[in-house]
Amino acid sequence: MIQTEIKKLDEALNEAITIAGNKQIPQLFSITEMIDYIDPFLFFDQAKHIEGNRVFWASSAENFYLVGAGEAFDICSSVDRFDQTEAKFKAMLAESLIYNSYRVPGTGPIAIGGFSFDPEKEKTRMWQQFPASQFRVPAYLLTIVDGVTYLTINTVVRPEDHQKQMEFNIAKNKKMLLANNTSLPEGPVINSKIEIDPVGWKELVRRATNDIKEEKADKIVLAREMRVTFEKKANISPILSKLTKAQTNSYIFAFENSDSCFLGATPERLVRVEDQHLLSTCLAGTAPRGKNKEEDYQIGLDLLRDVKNREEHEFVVKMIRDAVTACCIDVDVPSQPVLYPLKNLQHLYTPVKARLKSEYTIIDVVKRLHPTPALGGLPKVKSLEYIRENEELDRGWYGAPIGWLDAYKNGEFAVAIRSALIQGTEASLFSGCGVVKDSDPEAEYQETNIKFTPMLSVLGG
Ligand SMILES: C=C(O[C@@H]1C=C(C(=O)O)C=C[C@H]1O)C(=O)O
Ligand SMILES: [Mg+2]
Repeated sequence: MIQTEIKKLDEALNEAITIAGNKQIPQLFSITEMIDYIDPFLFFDQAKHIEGNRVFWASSAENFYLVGAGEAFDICSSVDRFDQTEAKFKAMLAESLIYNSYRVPGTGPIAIGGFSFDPEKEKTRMWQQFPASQFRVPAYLLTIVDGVTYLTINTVVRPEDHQKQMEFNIAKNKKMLLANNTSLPEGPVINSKIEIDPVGWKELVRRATNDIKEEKADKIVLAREMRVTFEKKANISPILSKLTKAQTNSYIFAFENSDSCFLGATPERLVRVEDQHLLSTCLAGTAPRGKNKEEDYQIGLDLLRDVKNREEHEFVVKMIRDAVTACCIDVDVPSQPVLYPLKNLQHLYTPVKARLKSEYTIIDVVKRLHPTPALGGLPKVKSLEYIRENEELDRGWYGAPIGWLDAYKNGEFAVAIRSALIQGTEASLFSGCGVVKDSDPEAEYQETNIKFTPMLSVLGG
């Protein structure tokens, strides 16, 4: 049930407890209010004092933030994970009481979460806390959009709940989260850093190149890991703050599961849906930035003309075009890529626009797209198998969709690259690249090195 009139918390809670009592079924209660601006990084930092885990999502180009504290509802799935996520979210909404008169995308009972890259890959200890898919509806959700700040409170209401007790807890947590006389703690400092088997990885790139020449696949994306240690247990909030400032044109994300936090700053949108308007992104083909304007311009020009990078890119465009066409109308894909400049590197970029048919949702599109040839390869199944069998790394959530969806069929997913898994005084960083028939192992190795830099620099390395 979605209420559009503005109700006070006590009135709304009272109504929800009564309905839960009448139906004898717990209800997800969600109430959204407009509040004064609060710094999203301070909110995230204060959220460590609230029971449960934290989530963070920002689009640095659009000044859009979602920050979650604690969990009101958790949706985990292993088999059939895309359809299950959708079905469980829908079922949750069917037993929800939503008090949101704003209906702004990203407010109300949104689910934030992600998927693992390949649920069939053997899982290592590092990723133990991250299931094949996990979404959470934060208990407290800060949304900043178009300069307006909202706070949504989500909680499960049971027939036996005490209204006064709930109000008391909510007031206490709100006070903690919205305290604005605090400051961010220190960021981490790197002690040591090792690349995992760079020689073996280059050898694998060479092998993959040969296998592609023998037509076992057209493109295979291979990734590797760097491990770092810190002097002290790393604070997450200053890392997110630095990432957001440093990485323009990116999505900054964090998903915490007790002692582990997966975070990053990715330039790669997988799909956005707002009002059935769909945007997707083909991003593949990479070069460094120049030291000055002239050099930068020349490197960009060379990238646009480079046969190997254009091929890498074209595989992605073809696959995304086909996947989007299957569930959309008015599909618009430019015939030539343009440059997508980032702080440390630049990519070939082709934006995709379309209108999603009403019978499809954002999760249907994610299911069709993942993994695109930007992270898997082409053909899809063959390259996935190749990665599963040959890559040493357990990718976990790296390279997979991460994002959010709301009760109004809006949402956005990015591809979780330029990322790291932080676990106390240790972290693993991930970086990969598209291997095609003309790939040179040393050049691909250098490319993955530059892709580590955005993360490395904010980790104090
Ligand atoms: C795999 C990564 O990036 C992907 C690979 C790219 C490439 O090989 O040119 C470019 C952008 C991304 O689609 C990564 O950053 O880890
Ligand atoms: Mg590349």
